[in-house]
Amino acid sequence: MVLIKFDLTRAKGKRRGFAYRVRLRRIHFPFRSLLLSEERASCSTMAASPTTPLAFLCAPVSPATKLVSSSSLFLPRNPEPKFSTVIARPIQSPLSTPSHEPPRALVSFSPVTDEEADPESAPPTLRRICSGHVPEHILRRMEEVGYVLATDVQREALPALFSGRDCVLHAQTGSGKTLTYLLRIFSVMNTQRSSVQALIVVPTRELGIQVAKVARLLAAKPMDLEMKQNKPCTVMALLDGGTLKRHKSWLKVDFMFNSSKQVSSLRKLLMSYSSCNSRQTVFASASIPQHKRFLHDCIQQKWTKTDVVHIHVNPIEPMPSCLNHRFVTCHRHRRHQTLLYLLQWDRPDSAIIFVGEQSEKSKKAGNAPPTTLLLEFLKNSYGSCSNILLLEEDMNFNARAASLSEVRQKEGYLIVATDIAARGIDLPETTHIYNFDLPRSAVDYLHRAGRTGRKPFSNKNCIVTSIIASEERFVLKRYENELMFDCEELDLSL
Ligand SMILES: Nc1ncnc2c1ncn2[C@@H]1O[C@H](COP(=O)(O)OP(=O)(O)OP(=O)(O)O)[C@@H](O)[C@H]1O
Repeated sequence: MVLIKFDLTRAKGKRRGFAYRVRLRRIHFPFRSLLLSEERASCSTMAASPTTPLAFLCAPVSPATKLVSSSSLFLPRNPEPKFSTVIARPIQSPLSTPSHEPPRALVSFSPVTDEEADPESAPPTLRRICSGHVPEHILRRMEEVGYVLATDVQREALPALFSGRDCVLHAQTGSGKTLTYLLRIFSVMNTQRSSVQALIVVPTRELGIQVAKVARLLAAKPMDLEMKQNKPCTVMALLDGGTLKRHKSWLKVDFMFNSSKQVSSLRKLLMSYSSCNSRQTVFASASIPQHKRFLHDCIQQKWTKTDVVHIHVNPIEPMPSCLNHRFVTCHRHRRHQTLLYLLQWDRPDSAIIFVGEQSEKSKKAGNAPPTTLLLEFLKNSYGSCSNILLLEEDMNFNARAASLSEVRQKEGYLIVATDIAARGIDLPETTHIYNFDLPRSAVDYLHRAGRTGRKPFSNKNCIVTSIIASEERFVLKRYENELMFDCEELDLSL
């Protein structure tokens, strides 16, 4: 790995609040992907193919000083890089509206080799952790997709998983658990055998499709590799019970104990098709409330072997630290107006609004579902977002899948959803969560909130707002205590 340090300095002028878009052109080496590790600046990168220019953004931290930012660029697997052109162009900051073209910036590079770079301070790459376990073509594909540095959970869990031990993987939402278990699966996959070798069980069909998509991305042939000797593995999505019964061996489970119906079918799955001694079992979740009891159950019930390892990443902070939590108190009849006011105030690029499920009594009375009512209200009164979508249990699966794929293709979106969207759905662009109805438990709060703040190496703040009635304050306080976060009151004085 070569570390390139660069300083971005202002050419002239003392304008405040410009972010700089830096372009490196004609990079003469076969890199797979690049990641900018930030020091004092807020930066983001795009993965690039060997021929396209790489662009990344770098925001000035202290506009008054001459040195606006200093960052490091990690280039995994590369020979000597040569940059022929470096351009730094300011882009307009949301904080300022300049009347004329803002000043350019100067960029200077000083490459640092492996020996010079401090190996202790360099974040570990996934390649370093996975070398010797995961096949080369998967590693190349992983880097091509943009997975270069390991997140905390990947750094802590992968060595244990590669050792073959069963594992209870307990880490924040959006921390990268999916890639962790997929890399383990690819490390043992024998593509010469035509049988099911790994099984991933997830709580919703949407999540199943999403995980299958990531697995297929990794299993695809890398751009420049002839995979003559490596037959690509097949990723099947959404197996039914009948298909499962035909396959005797399986390896991996990720699920949440959501309802008693799910628990009983999962118990059957864990006990009926293979014994825990003939497989590796991994439970992955952001929420295992009584984890000691769960570990005890795993061993007692023979879901796992007795030496199962519990990897609990960041136990004192169950939710990502980039989340800001706030609440607004209002009368139940004013909730629609309050939400509209918040949306107009926040102007979120992409947000999810969680609505509680319709009660049986309301269904029997023939009332329209609260999600539909809210959707209609927003379509009529919130003009800023043309892309407002619905995601709820009562929609048929194809309509839900269509809604999600539409969201993934659009730049900005507003989703009105029930808790079906709260588990595992990965829409990294989501910046705001609104709890139009308070979730039923602290665990539900955690999973709803976890639909935002899903960019592992970004410090961008994301906001979770709960609209509550005054009598619900004590419920929210209970969630705050259980999940160890502080919720700030917003006084809208409507
Ligand atoms: N090493 C990595 N580098 C960059 N991005 C990553 C890395 N690992 C995961 N991601 C990205 O982080 C996001 C969250 O990852 P993932 O869906 O695996 O989280 P999770 O821990 O399974 O979350 P949840 O508990 O909510 O299901 C995804 O968009 C994924 O592409």
